[in-house]
Amino acid sequence: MKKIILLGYMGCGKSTIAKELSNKIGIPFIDLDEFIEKKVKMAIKTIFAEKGEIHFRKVEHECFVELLNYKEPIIIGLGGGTPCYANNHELLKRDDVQSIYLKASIETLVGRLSLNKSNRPLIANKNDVEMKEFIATHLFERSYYYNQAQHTVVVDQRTIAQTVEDILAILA
Ligand SMILES: Nc1ncnc2c1ncn2[C@@H]1O[C@H](COP(=O)(O)OP(=O)(O)O)[C@@H](O)[C@H]1O
Ligand SMILES: O=C(O)C1=C[C@@H](OP(=O)(O)O)[C@@H](O)[C@H](O)C1
Ligand SMILES: [Mg+2]
Repeated sequence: MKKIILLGYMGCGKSTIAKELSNKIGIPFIDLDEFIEKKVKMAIKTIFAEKGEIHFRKVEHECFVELLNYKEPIIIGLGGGTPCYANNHELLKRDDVQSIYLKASIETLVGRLSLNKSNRPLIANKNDVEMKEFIATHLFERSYYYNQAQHTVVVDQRTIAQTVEDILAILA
């Protein structure tokens, strides 16, 4: 059984969908951000504030590789930036993984993130107008890396349950 990796921009639903998928198929789910927080014993926003983003990216890469080396099947929910640093995007193409890009439009992302930004240091201090501009540029820059995934699932106008079904169809 290959490891299942969910990736995509902040707010596309990686953590939410991975949890539901895990419940549905009985394969354990590990959220990379939570794994990092437990390992470093600091919240993501504190790591960014006290150690800086470059340090976070180094730890993020090490933790991603550690999870990929697990022997048992797992579902891994990445952070939004994970594929865009180190050689992480190359790791999405490995034979022993199934990587799935949860693709969301700018409108979907702004809608979800405006309700939910305080723990996301890259956008925590932006108002809705600034956030829309930031996401538009940032998503464009990151799309190259997200498109390295083996599969893409469009999540706009889909419920959590529908997206889980879309993923199951790909895995079948
Ligand atoms: N159809 C949907 N699919 C996934 N998430 C949704 C959906 N509708 C609303 N949400 C909300 O959007 C947010 C997605 O956040 P999260 O799962 O943390 O994303 P990520 O881990 O990709 O940053 C959650 O608050 C979730 O409840
Ligand atoms: O896009 C990013 O660079 C980040 C996304 C976050 O994860 P989510 O995508 O789960 O919010 C978290 O890893 C950190 O705040 C940086
Ligand atoms: Mg997440």
